[in-house]
Amino acid sequence: MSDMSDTPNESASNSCMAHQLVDGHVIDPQTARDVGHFRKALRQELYAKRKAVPLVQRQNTSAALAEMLNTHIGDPRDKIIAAYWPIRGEPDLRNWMAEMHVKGAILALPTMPAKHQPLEFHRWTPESEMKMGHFHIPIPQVADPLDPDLVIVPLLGVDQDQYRLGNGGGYYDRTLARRPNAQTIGIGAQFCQIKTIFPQAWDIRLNTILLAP
Ligand SMILES: Nc1nc2c(c(=O)[nH]1)N(C=O)[C@@H](CNc1ccc(C(=O)N[C@@H](CCC(=O)O)C(=O)O)cc1)CN2
Ligand SMILES: Nc1ncnc2c1ncn2[C@@H]1O[C@H](COP(=O)(O)OP(=O)(O)OP(=O)(O)O)[C@@H](O)[C@H]1O
Repeated sequence: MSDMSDTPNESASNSCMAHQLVDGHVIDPQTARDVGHFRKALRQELYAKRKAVPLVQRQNTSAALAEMLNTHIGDPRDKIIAAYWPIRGEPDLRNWMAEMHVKGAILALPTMPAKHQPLEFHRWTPESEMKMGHFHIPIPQVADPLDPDLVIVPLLGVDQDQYRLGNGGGYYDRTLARRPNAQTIGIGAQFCQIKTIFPQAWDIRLNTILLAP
């Protein structure tokens, strides 16, 4: 049947379909549903753990990660580094981003051009005017897309094989699938460690994981 061709279909709306396609990967819909439920429960646990961390400890985590990133990255001059604007108790790298800017790095922040589409990365400097983006995440007011050498990814969870659990939109996976040359660094705290996310075909492993002690 022509409407059962290999058009990407995330909702598997046709009841005859024994599979669905996610970004060209054949996925068993029942497995995708089970994994979705499992991850949802895991996210709630991890959000609760993160919320329970006192502010001072969170600040220590951010400072420790800044040091670890400096050691890992070395000379940042002319490197295009994508970081993020912290939400929901994620480590706050904004001071570190400003320091990187002074040291000659080119910084970028993720933006969401549309729902269920890959992220873009736009230039940020400490002087950048910001505006509110989707999910109430601030983004640079002026659009200036960049192709990052390094992408720093906030971890909600991370498993033993360096697969990340995020906020559940699949945005980083979609994005990194299209940027195979970007080096990826997942950052978080020790309590982010989980055994497995039951990785699926769409999940992208991170190159490096840095966890604050
Ligand atoms: N600081 C920061 N910025 C970021 C990300 C991030 O993880 N951290 N992103 C990384 O992707 C993008 C935003 N991604 C998001 C994805 C989902 C939800 C969210 O609220 N999701 C729903 C549940 C979705 C579901 O389970 O189907 C929710 O929590 O209610 C928020 C942000 C871009 N910017
Ligand atoms: N490359 C992709 N193309 C299309 N859909 C995708 C892709 N990657 C993930 N998804 C879909 O996004 C949904 C959430 O994926 P997942 O559980 O991996 O989110 P996450 O990595 O925790 O989220 P985020 O990256 O936004 O923080 C799943 O339904 C998945 O099928």
